[in-house]
Amino acid sequence: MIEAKEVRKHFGAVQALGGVSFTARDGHITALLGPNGAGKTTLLRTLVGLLKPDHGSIAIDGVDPLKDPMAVRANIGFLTDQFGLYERLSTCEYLSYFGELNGMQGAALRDRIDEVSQLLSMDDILHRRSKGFSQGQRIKVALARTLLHRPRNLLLDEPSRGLDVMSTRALRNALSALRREGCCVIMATHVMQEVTHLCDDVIVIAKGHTVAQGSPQELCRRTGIANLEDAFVSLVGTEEGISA
Ligand SMILES: Nc1ncnc2c1ncn2[C@@H]1O[C@H](COP(=O)(O)OP(=O)(O)OP(=O)(O)O)[C@@H](O)[C@H]1O
Repeated sequence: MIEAKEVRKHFGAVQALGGVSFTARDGHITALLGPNGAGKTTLLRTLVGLLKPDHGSIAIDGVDPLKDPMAVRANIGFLTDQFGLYERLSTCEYLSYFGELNGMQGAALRDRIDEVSQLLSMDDILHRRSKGFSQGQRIKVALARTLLHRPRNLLLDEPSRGLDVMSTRALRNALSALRREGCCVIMATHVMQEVTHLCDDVIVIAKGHTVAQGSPQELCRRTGIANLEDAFVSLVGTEEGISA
């Protein structure tokens, strides 16, 4: 479970987060929705302990990432907008390296690499160096690294960007499987179809503030608007919520 209370973060004079509070439950996929610049990436980076909040508290399975960063990192997978691939390593070498950093080794690590490779349909790039990989191939490798150590909590920043239809489906299936296993998944996205089909809960943020949290159906009911995209625009209060 991931909890945030009144989290605030400034970059100089820019207020990125002005007061974000929510609870993301285990066994649920929670969408993080907000217009460009709303604070989604800043929130994810703060939750994982890469940024220190100016105010407020965060608990990942009850642990404050600033007080015990190693414990939190062992139980979290973070897919960021920076994939951080090593161009000279093949996908398999790269995943082995990160697996070992997370305490995995030997046959168990090899089996797990095969498993995530199948899950994300990436057998064709498993033994290629990442130099020259397409955007979709790069995000698959980064996603595989994120899932490799079976984290109980997953924070994903726009995970389906650049993925083709088959890979998007594979990602959806992978996330559904993680939900069944009881993982807590938070996913920043602009794709409303993804939210409607995949997410149990939605956190809407605008200008660094939580403006609503609830299931897609609850948000539609609360706004009196049947379509989630229109309900989102109404909650955010502008047309800028729509990016596609
Ligand atoms: N390192 C930084 N230095 C200065 N300002 C920053 C920094 N990181 C984020 N910001 C600002 O904080 C605000 C929130 O940015 P953030 O990247 O969190 O938004 P976002 O919701 O992820 O946007 P998008 O949908 O465009 O990816 C923006 O105004 C952004 O310019």
